[in-house]
Amino acid sequence: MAVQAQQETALEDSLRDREIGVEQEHLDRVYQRLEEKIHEAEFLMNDAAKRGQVGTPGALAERDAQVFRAGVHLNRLNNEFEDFLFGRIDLLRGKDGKKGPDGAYTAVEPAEGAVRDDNTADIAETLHIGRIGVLDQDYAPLVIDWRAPAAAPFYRSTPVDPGRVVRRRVIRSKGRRVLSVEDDLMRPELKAFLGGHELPVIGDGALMAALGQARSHTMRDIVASIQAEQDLVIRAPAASVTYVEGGPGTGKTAVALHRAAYLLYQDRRRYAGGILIVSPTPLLVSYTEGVLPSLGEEGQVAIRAIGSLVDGAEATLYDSPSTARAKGSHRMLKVLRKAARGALELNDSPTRLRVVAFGRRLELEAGELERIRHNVLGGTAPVNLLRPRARKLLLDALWAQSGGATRHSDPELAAELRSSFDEDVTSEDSFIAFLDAWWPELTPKAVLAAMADDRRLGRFARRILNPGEVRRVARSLKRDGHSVHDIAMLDELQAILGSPARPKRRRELDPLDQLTGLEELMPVREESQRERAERLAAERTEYAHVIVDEAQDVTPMQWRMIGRRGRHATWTIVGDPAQSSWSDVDEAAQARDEALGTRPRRRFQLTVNYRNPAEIAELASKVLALAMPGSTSPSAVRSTGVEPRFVTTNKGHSTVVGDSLAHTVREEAARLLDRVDGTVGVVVAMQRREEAVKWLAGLGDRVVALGSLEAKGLEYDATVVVSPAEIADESPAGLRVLYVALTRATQQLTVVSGERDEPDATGVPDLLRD
Ligand SMILES: Nc1ncnc2c1ncn2[C@@H]1O[C@H](COP(=O)(O)OP(=O)(O)OP(=O)(O)O)[C@@H](O)[C@H]1O
Repeated sequence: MAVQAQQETALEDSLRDREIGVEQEHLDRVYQRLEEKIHEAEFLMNDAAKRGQVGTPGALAERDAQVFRAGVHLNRLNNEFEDFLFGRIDLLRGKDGKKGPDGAYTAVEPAEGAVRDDNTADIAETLHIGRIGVLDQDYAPLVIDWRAPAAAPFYRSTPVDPGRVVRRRVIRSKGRRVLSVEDDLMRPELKAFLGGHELPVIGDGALMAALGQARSHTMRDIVASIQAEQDLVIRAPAASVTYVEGGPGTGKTAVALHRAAYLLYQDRRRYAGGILIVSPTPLLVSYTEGVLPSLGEEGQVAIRAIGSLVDGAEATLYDSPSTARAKGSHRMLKVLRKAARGALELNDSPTRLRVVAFGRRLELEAGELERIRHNVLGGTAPVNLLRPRARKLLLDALWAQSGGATRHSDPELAAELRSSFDEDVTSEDSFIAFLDAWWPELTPKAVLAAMADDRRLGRFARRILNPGEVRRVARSLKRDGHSVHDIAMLDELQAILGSPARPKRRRELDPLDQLTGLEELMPVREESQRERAERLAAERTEYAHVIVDEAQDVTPMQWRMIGRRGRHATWTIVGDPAQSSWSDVDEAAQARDEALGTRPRRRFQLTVNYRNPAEIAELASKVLALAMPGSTSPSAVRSTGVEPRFVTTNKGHSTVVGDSLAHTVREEAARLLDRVDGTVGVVVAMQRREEAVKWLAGLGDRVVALGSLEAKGLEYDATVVVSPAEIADESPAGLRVLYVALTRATQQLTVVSGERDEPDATGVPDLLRD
């Protein structure tokens, strides 16, 4: 028996080696072709540079375009050089024999008779899939770009609906060496032949191999194992709004990132530099920002934390749940409108205007000034843009007082007199100084700072916020720095205040530029492609496509802020209502609908949890039942056989020596570090964030401490969730936040309870019992 097993293993190994050899041969051909292409690109650049010496503006423009294109090409080839070939599909003969632009047949369904009556078939076409497409000298595809239509079956095919695909292979390589292959059979019932031999099958499939890998502090792309339901979202047409819901770990973030790469591929002209991805936290931004470059899209997409959307301001502070609720709510809009107008009266606004015109002293008193201000502020126009109107009404009032209007009956002479009166007054220093003080140009930060005064904010927020909210908001605004909610308020204030038009600063021209026409070309020569894309993105205030990740957390005020950046955009919105940390879900949904307007929506649901093993998903589903009764958890795709571990800090229940929370958590984190190869996350209630960092000091950088709200979107090989009750009690949405905390681990979960968690004899806290 043992001998037979040994023989089988040896046979499998030699088959595996042979198949690795087959793929190695293909990869060698691809590299050879790539080298040829790189030489071509270098030649192009050299050649273009030489012709640039001709010196006429026309030739320079042509040179620039060529250098740019060749540079882009070279850059991409270099980027993709590592590990860019990852997949292969073996296909039956297709229905209509139409070829796509990359030379591959695009038929999805098999042709009549492709499968014979005795369930045998021949493989008619084999396609290799990679991060970019490569054609051989005869324009036959060596590698198909993963986003090309011909590559779709690699992702869409399933055993239930296989289409033409018989075998789907994932190839893992490092540099120029193929390391392994993993196959999924899409038509297991079929005996298929390739080149006269039966099609060999290796391994248990790529998805499981990918999911079992240790996690690091940066997300990996999933390009080799995108699943059918995810692929539908990634390739959905960009029209209007693509709306994606799915539970934790269903790949929403991964899908959003791959979709950005797909849109760029589909319509680069439209989307290059014009896609914005809004992420909830800077932690999630740094976790995900490596994915697009790994897909060959360096610097083309702006990934911004929601607290960094306003230039010149960065969220570094947190608000308590009740303060956040007041600041993020739609009610805040009214408060800000009042504050923007009320802020004009700050800074000891002058109560009297005195000027001398036409040899007379003229004076406007407080009442008159008040009436004028009131009159100007009547509409909804941006406050800073109303200054010219205020100036005009002041002059009208002074003119009326001067009696100038009665001096001439001839309208032309009267108009002349009036204009010289205006000139007289407005060139007077006292008038200029008055206007600057009485109608200053307001900045969002100044208005927000004005709201830090309780009494003043109380006035602005009368009958909108309750006294407790006023006190809390004012207190929070006194701090040095901004919270994520302040950023949306600053953005709203910018819209309410407006920016007065300023004369455009012209770039100083080098006289030589004018001679050669080089001026236009300089930016391209001086900046790298990436720098240019980043600059364009930074200068942009509106985008062609906006992707919102973790959309369930976006507050009404934040929806307004994001909406302003995508007024003419198409949208992709991904989220999970069950993970929402925002208390008033309906209010946020209404704000979202306002931001999206009447654009039609296309809805998708992702149903499979790729992150958590079944053992952890099942525990989390108990909290889901409390947080959102009636909603269903996504089904976990794998199981590890390792049940969650429960530990209490109370003596008696614990196997852990010592009873302090700090000690227990540290021990448990160390234990998990021993058991997993990758990362360990320790999730605590927000109020414990800082102490938790100290608990873990010295354990190394594989372990991190996180407040419950910071854990959003992230994942670790193992997690320690500290005191479920503390997390749940911290805010009205606390149970949903706890659900997020419990769904971060890819392998192991430990729950540490304190007394407040009321653990039972086995250490299971009250909230996690059946
Ligand atoms: N098709 C796939 N192949 C391999 N890994 C996948 C696939 N889909 C998702 N994953 C992995 O599953 C994990 C969860 O994905 P992701 O973070 O995108 O989920 P999510 O829906 O955004 O989760 P959450 O709502 O909890 O933030 C990631 O490690 C991701 O790489």
